[in-house]
Amino acid sequence: MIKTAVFSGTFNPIHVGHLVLANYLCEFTDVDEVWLMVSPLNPLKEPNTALDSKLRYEMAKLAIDDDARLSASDFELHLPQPTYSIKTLTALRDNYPDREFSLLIGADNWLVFDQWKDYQQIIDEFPIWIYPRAGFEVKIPDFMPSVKLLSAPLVEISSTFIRQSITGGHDMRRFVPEEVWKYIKTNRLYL
Ligand SMILES: Nc1ncnc2c1ncn2[C@@H]1O[C@H](COP(=O)(O)OP(=O)(O)OP(=O)(O)O)[C@@H](O)[C@H]1O
Ligand SMILES: O=C(O)c1ccc[n+]([C@@H]2O[C@H](COP(=O)([O-])O)[C@@H](O)[C@H]2O)c1
Repeated sequence: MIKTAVFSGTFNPIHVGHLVLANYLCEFTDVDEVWLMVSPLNPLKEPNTALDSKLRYEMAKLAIDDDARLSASDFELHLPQPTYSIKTLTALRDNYPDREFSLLIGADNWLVFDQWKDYQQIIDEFPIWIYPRAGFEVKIPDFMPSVKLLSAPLVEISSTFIRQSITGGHDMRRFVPEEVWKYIKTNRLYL
């Protein structure tokens, strides 16, 4: 079985922090591959606040480049909306019987995890990796052995900071992969 971690996100835009998380997971756990799963919309966020999902997916593909450990996936973009992670994970499991799926989330998402649809089922059926994030203290009950907090370097970059900085006229080229920066400039995104 190929151990595959699903890293879903809005990725608006994908940034070097996301890639650091995915890199860490592949190198310091038994995970073989990370799939960056572009979500049409986070069910807990306001609708229509993010850039068109096709553009976000294009940037995710550019970000992966030739890294064989990582893939950008548009699987969720073809599911009925709203896309809940439990539906995505179970559909992936049905579609890829040669893979064992887990879920990678940032600590901010673990703090609201009990608001996710069927979160108990996710915990019961899919291992969860939590990447630490400054300002979000993670507590995992003893009775959840399949939920693991990664002992990894903190990365304090967010898409919000990048979007706001671009809007404010700043050159943010080192916060995103080079090809993503070119795409943002060419398409005049976040201005
Ligand atoms: N710097 C980071 N450290 C840890 N986890 C992160 C970091 N950036 C993003 N994540 C996690 O990556 C996933 C996708 O995040 P998302 O696309 O929302 O990025 P973001 O930078 O948090 O964006 P935004 O600022 O728009 O909310 C989420 O699970 C989020 O918790
Ligand atoms: O399934 C849910 O109920 C659910 C609730 C909140 C967030 N999620 C997913 O978590 C991922 C991370 O969200 P975000 O906005 O932090 O990038 C994204 O793929 C969302 O669809 C999923």
